[in-house]
Amino acid sequence: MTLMQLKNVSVIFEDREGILRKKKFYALKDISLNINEDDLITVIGESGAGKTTLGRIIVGLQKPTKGNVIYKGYDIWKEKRKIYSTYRREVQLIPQDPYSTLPFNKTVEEILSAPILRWEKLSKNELKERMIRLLQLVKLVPPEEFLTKYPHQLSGGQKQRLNIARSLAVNPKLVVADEPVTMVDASLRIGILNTLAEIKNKLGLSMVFITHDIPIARYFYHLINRGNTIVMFAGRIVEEGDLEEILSEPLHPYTKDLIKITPSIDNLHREEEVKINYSRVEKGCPYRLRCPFAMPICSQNEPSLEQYTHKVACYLYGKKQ
Ligand SMILES: Nc1ncnc2c1ncn2[C@@H]1O[C@H](COP(=O)(O)OP(=O)(O)OP(=O)(O)O)[C@@H](O)[C@H]1O
Repeated sequence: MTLMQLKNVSVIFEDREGILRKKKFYALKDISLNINEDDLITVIGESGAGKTTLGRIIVGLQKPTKGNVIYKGYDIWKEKRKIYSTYRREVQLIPQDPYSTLPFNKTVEEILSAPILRWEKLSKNELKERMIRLLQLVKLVPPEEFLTKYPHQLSGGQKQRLNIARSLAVNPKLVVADEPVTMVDASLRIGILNTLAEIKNKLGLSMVFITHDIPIARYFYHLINRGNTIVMFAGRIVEEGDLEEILSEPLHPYTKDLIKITPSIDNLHREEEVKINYSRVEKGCPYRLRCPFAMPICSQNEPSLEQYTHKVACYLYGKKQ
């Protein structure tokens, strides 16, 4: 069953140029996406591709400039009734940074009980049981020992596990994990990904998994054993399909480039990146500026996402307009 749909969502921001001039650009352009119950959707792309903005749109922290965000059939920015609060509860974010998102002056018990009590009336015992279950779920054990700790008494990996527990505290149906292991020590990443996958499978959650790292995307995909992937560039979806299919038969020149420089896309065109901000390209396909296959049409129009072997937005495939 479809849980959430994004329909032609665009987000336009402004850059300040000097004191008075502002210039608009698309942080997201014409994004359509279906998220079903129990789905895994992996979002891949380099820095500035719009991944975090997409995550913020899904959890309702960012209002689209254009387009619709539909949850359980209701447009959440038009519908102000009960469905809006249901949506805000059922769709949660696991933020990237475990260090700055946890309040330093609150104990684990206070951090976990706040979101639960915002939505539910529980007795003291019920609340404690719920928190213990949550800590067990994210493998902060023995849970009783963690309840009285402050964030500064936890390691980076434990902080991120607490972040995950906090997102799960209100029994969400859909979780957006925005680079959940990027800021965690490399040696702890696999453990956290394993826990996240175990939780997703156990609770039947839908998950949007955002990463700039193909090996991490691939590792997580194989833990879940299925899942759709979108490849983003300059606020656009340039390729969409099953992750293994995309990796074995990439279509878009950008995806091919990404795969070539795996294991890490951190250095992708970093020097060039300083000069070109692709989401600010106003006409045509933004990728044409570094695409070895660019044709005249690419600077005139922007290709739409079309079905080929899987979906791709590139004039190299299908009809040329
Ligand atoms: N509030 C904002 N105001 C203006 N521009 C913004 C805002 N938030 C993001 N941007 C810009 O929108 C574009 C997309 O940013 P976003 O953070 O979504 O990308 P990303 O793929 O998540 O990259 P990163 O991994 O570096 O966070 C970038 O050019 C960014 O500078």
